[in-house]
Amino acid sequence: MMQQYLKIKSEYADCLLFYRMGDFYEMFFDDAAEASKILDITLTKRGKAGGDDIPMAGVPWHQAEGYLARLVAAGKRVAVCEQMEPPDGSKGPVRREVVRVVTSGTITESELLDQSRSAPLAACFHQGEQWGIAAVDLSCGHWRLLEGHGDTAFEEQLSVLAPAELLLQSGDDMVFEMPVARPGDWSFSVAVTREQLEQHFGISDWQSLNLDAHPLAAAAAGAALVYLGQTQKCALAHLQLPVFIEQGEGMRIDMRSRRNLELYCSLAGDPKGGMIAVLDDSCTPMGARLLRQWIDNPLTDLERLRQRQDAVQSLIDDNEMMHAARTQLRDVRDMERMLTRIVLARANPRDFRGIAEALLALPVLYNLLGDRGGLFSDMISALQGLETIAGEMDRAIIEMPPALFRDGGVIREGFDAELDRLRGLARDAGDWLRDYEARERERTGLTNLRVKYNKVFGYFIEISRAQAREAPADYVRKQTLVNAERFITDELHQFESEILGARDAAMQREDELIESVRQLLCSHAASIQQAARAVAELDVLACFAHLAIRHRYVRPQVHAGRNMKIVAGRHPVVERHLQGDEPFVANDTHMDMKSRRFMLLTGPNMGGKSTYMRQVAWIVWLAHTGCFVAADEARIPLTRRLFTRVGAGDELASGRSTFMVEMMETATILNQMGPRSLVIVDEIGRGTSTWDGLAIAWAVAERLIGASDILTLFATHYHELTELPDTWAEAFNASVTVREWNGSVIFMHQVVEDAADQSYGIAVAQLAGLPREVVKRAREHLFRLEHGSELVAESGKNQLGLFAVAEKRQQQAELDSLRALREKVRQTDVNSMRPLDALTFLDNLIQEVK
Ligand SMILES: Nc1ncnc2c1ncn2[C@@H]1O[C@H](COP(=O)(O)OP(=O)(O)OP(=O)(O)O)[C@@H](O)[C@H]1O
Repeated sequence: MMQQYLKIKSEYADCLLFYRMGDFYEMFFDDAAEASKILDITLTKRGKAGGDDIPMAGVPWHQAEGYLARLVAAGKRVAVCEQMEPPDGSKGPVRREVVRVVTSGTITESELLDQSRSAPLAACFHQGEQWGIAAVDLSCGHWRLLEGHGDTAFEEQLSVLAPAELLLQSGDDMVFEMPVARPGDWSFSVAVTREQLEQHFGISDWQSLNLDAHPLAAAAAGAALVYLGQTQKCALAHLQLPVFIEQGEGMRIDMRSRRNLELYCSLAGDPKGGMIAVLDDSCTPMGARLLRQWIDNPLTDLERLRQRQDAVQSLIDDNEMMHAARTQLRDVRDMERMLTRIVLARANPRDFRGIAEALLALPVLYNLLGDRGGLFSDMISALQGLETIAGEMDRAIIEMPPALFRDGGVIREGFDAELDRLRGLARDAGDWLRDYEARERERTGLTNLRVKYNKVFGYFIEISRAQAREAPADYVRKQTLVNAERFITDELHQFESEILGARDAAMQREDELIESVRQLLCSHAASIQQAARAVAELDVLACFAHLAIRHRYVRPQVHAGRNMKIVAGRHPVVERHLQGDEPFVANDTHMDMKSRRFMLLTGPNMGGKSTYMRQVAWIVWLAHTGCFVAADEARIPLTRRLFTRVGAGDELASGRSTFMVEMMETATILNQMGPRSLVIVDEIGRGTSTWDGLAIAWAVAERLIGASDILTLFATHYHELTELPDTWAEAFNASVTVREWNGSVIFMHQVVEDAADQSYGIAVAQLAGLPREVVKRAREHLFRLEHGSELVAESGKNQLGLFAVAEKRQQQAELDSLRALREKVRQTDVNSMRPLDALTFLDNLIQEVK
């Protein structure tokens, strides 16, 4: 057995080998040691090799899914090796084969997957600067083929696809966070793709796929197909045909901007603070995945956008129907992934029932949709035509199936007469035996005759010693005990073989029936996938409609012009998370790519600048997805690229400082911005000396103002920049307002078209709890710094002299205020005051001195 193990292990050296032995998957040697640590399972031993114990660790086969999930999450690959024949002690080890290699990019089990996200396998092929990607989501059967040029676009695409595993050529040494496999350079070839397509899809006319025009993506597809063959080792009947996605079809948003705008999680890494958490109110896993795809890939095709918006509007207009559809959708489980598991013969009984219920829900959905046109018409036809299969599935599978097939009882009573008969035999055995016993007692007149069973002899008739002599002639003696004799009859023997066989036969019959149901589903896989897609689309559109009604989002008008008008815009995430009675302050935005293309935003920290700029970015982004936007009115110019530079933290892991990250983001923007770009710059030049920072910010701002067809919102704490509109007509100042009250600042979060009068940084620091002495000292330094040039003139000396003069001026100012106080006291006659007035006077004096 060990020889067999070692031989198989040598063929899967880069995997942990799950070696099936009876009810367990066992691991040996280093695999066992490694897995026992990851899975926290006992490390035992079995036999010896070269005089040493062989380490062994195992997991029960029926719990393998959970263990596989943890191993894959730890970045491991696992080869699952099964027994291919029933054990038979006579001829050495049973035949075993690896039936599947589980890797992070090829998993299909629900426990191992995040149901709201697609986690594809992405094969990447590079040729010079050019690249092609073939991403296949095995759990759903979807493909995406892409091609492009340059590292930035490549990284951008990978960040959107978020693959779970990459396939690379041997020379490709880029560093990635996700696991990488190298299926062999030979597999990255158009010829291999052709051969594989023929093999998988039986396509001989693959020209129609137009892969010739996209040789790099086609080569990558070859590697993906070869790798799937190597790891899955079964027919992948659910795979759809590869579809090429033309570049430039949508709005481009680079990886950093997606992170900066907090798409999937807040900058601190909390998913609840991400935009998706606020937008995803979908009812089905397919809808959740499609919603992410739509948000990830905003459209620039105005017609497609209009169709989506029309569909959302029509659901809003028929509120009642929309709610009914959402209620129905909640009953539809992940039919896409369940179907995949069924096709790959990896499903459990609940997947079968899940599909049955999803299919049963479809007629309700298309009846609700009625004869709606637009996007709905394709949806309606995709939802139709599966009624017969739905009925058949419902008839076949019981309502609450067991978790595992081995427990039996998955097929409904009444579905198959033969199964019912076999089950009846097993179930009715007790009745029959009682009946037989009564019959035999009556026939023989032996009152203490009993029918019994034991494991060694099976069923037999037992008669006491005293009466044994009266046993009829057809009773065949089997065993003699002290007090009794045991007999068997032909009838009992026949019953026994039927009963013992019936359970096995019932299980076998059930397996056959399940296989025929599986075949039925396989033969309709494509239509079921189309229906699943329709369900997903309806779910996303209904989710958008629901959000619009519930949170007052409006339909944005995306147009080919250049001006932007947002009335009372809001930030969906900040708005949702504001506590208690603190309302979100809505703000307007009026810009124009020609004459008002650069907004310079100033104001105190905590004033709401970042929120405002992100809200504009989000309104523009969402306007291109079909989702309605958080505003009272929105007219948005068609936008092709969105860039952000937001005060990010250090990327220490990648060895980059704050300033380096800032400059890299800025460089990306300036080098890549093109017509119809929206640029958000939230602070620039902070990580270096003030003068360097100001100089860089100034130069970057000028470059952005100078670029036509680009809208920029630029927030800064450098007040010097508020002079920009004096020189550039296209630039204008805006600021977030604050009020001072009782020596403290109150943030109004209102954006007005004017420069901020001062920075309030020290006031905010005081609010944050900086010690009083430090705040006081900061005010003194501020005074000195703000009056630096006057002081220099006065001192006419060097920097040290400047400090001395500043000190002197500060002292002089304090002296003046003390004099004013003394004058006030002198002029006051306390005797003539009422006690209350005197107290108030004293209190005022104390405030002034403080
Ligand atoms: N329009 C608004 N209505 C209500 N509250 C708001 C609004 N805008 C911002 N806030 C609140 O103020 C907080 C600070 O906002 P924000 O981070 O946008 O300020 P900021 O001016 O960018 O500050 P800094 O310059 O320090 O980055 C937010 O977390 C939010 O709670």
